[in-house]
Amino acid sequence: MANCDNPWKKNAWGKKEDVVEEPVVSFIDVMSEEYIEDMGAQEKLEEERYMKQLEQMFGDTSTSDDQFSLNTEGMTDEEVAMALQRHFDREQDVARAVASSSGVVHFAPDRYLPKTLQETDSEEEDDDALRQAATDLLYAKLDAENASETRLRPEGTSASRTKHDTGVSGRRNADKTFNDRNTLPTGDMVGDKLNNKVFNKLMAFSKSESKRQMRQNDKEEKATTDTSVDNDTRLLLYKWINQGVFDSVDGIIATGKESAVLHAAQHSATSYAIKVYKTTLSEFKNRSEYVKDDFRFKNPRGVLKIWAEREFMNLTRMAKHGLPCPQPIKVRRNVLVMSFVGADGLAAPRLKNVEWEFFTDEERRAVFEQVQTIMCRMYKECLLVHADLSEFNLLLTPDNKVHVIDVSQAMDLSHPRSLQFLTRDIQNVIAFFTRLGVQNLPTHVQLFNLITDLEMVEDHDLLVQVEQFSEENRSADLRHDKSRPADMELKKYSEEKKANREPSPAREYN
Ligand SMILES: Nc1ncnc2c1ncn2[C@@H]1O[C@H](COP(=O)(O)OP(=O)(O)OP(=O)(O)O)[C@@H](O)[C@H]1O
Repeated sequence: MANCDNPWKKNAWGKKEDVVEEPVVSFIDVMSEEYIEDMGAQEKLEEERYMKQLEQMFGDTSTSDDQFSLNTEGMTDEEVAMALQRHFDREQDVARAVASSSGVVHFAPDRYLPKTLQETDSEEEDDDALRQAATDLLYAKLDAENASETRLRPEGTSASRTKHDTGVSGRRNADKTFNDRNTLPTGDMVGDKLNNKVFNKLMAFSKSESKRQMRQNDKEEKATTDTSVDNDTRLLLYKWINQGVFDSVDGIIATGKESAVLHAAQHSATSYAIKVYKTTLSEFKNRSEYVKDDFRFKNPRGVLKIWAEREFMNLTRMAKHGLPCPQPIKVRRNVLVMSFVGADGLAAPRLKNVEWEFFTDEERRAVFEQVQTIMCRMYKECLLVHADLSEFNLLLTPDNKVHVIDVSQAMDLSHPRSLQFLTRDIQNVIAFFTRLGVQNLPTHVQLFNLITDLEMVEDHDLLVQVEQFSEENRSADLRHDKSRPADMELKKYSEEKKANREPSPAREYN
């Protein structure tokens, strides 16, 4: 219990009693020169003592690094390995001894590894090394060029270079152009120079080009191109699939000037044709012969939607009167679904593509008569003129039945120029069947009179007579819309759409 007498005296701070305490030196002593000299002498003594100790252990330890190097000539691999191991052990012992006396370890086994092993044999790192070597070479070349330029610089105060120096700015321009600022792909052009004018032009072009590309991407998202449909249309098709209108859309039937026509099927039994109107304005410009005069269509994109609806309305009118045409199924925005004209998933060919050599004269004549009947019925029963009728818009099914398609531009008889369009349709049809060699075709005037029940005469040009007739017989109402035929057409279209609209389910609650 000796410690109990005064526990604080011997081990007040938990220190071990056998720890050798550093001698307490006063600050004045530390600052004194004498003390510093003493310390220096003491360190020297300690060093000498330590060297002696090493000599006793290993002999002469003043061995330089060079002495460690091996002469491996004539040695087998095993001998080299053993020699290396010996050197390694020896240096490790020395290092340990030094460490035990000084507390510092200098241990570097890397230097004993054969050179080839230090380098990795992985291909990646080889590549890195190669790349590095190539880059070094390139920059060495550039440095050399720069150096030669430097040598050429005039001496004296005028030799100082500013950022306005053509060489400096040229190089900086090139660096900006080819490395960071530029969004255009330029390739690797390190070290070239660009003068300010070219640089500014390039930057301006790069800016406008990136803007243009952004616009282009946006357009592509929205546009219906030749072989694909835009995202909105795709969504609409998915919606119709979900609603069970059809269960698959499996390919393109044809791509026309103004649309892409896709094939859809329901339970692999019923086929549909989906006509997706192109939404690019260039196509639109081509198609519209009379809407172009209509100043209300400030935004032509809005008009594009009308074509699908117009075709749907005209098909509805024609189908109602039993004309041979696709049955309209659905319409939304620029997409129209109609029945498919063809057999076994194969679209019926257009009259233009029919292999007529396999048709007899009578059969050809029968085809003409069907076309003639279609024209008459369209006019008399549906009060429509096709306005783009030709061998391209008449399909022939395997049972030799003619179907009329592409009626988006078909117009109501009240259109002030409907008779002129009818005249053009007649010319197209007669020209085609004349080429086919069909005998005893009616003249233009005869067919015109047959369709319209008007009495045009043979010895005058049909179109001149039609112009005159339209002028004389324009009603007071039509005269009002004289300069804007599309106004009238649209009015008619809107009336018809209103009449066909199903009663709103909300009506009874209002
Ligand atoms: N209901 C349909 N059934 C089968 N094929 C169809 C149908 N509708 C259109 N097609 C095919 O798609 C093609 C293009 O259709 P349509 O003529 O209506 O489009 P378009 O863009 O007006 O073409 P174009 O400018 O060449 O007249 C037609 O020639 C026809 O081969």
